[in-house]
Amino acid sequence: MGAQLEVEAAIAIRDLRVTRGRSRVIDGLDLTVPAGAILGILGPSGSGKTTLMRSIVGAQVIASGSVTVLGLPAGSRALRSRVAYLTQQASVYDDLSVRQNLRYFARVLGTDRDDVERVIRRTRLSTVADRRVGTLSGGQERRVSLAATLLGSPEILVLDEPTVGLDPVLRVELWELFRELADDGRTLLVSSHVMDEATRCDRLVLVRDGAIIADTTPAGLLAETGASDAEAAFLTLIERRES
Ligand SMILES: Nc1ncnc2c1ncn2[C@@H]1O[C@H](COP(=O)(O)OP(=O)(O)OP(=O)(O)O)[C@@H](O)[C@H]1O
Repeated sequence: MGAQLEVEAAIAIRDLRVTRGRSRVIDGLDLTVPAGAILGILGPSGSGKTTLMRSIVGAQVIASGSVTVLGLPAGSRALRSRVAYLTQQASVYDDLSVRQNLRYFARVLGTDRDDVERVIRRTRLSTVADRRVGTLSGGQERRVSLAATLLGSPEILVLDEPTVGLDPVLRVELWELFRELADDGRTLLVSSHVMDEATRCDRLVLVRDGAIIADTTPAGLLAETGASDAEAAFLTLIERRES
């Protein structure tokens, strides 16, 4: 099984080091992500989740190490249509409607109008599709950005805090969508600082101060720490490291 996962790895990171400003924010990180699964990247604010994701999509200058995505160096031109990235910042135009935004991004990606309608349905945006994005709620706007990342059916989705600011019902709906996408064979990396979202992932990495302090499964995390929920488990791991 281990060897098989290695062969099928969607992402392989070896001894990654990243400096931002004057600080070394990632210092020797290794990570292998199997294809067709949801990997949760959990950790407190400032722990390095965004930096790790930027390194995977090729948007981060790295000091040393290697990041290989679908067998190619991160950021390779050939990966552009195969890897999608949802940043924490809004990435859509306020003065265009939902549909106009998505048609624009579809043209850039070379995909068609059917694809636009498909992602509108998948992100439950049909009822607001002709409204200007500037008139939508924060949660609706977040879903428009997410819809844009689904265009063209990328194999890897790197989603930085996709559920932040969403109400509980929408969060559940989005996690159901992530599960459908993983069942289709896509690989999803989802960062969050909401620990209870950990239970929805197939695998988890817990990041603190730019290092992975656990690389496990939701069940494994609870078993290893004896904690009753992911938040308590995370605190237990931190206490163990610091004692
Ligand atoms: N542009 C930058 N210049 C200098 N330091 C930065 C920059 N961006 C981030 N950092 C630092 O790098 C470290 C990791 O930040 P990063 O944004 O990766 O964390 P994060 O876990 O994604 O946090 P959050 O959940 O708040 O987004 C932090 O110490 C942060 O202060």
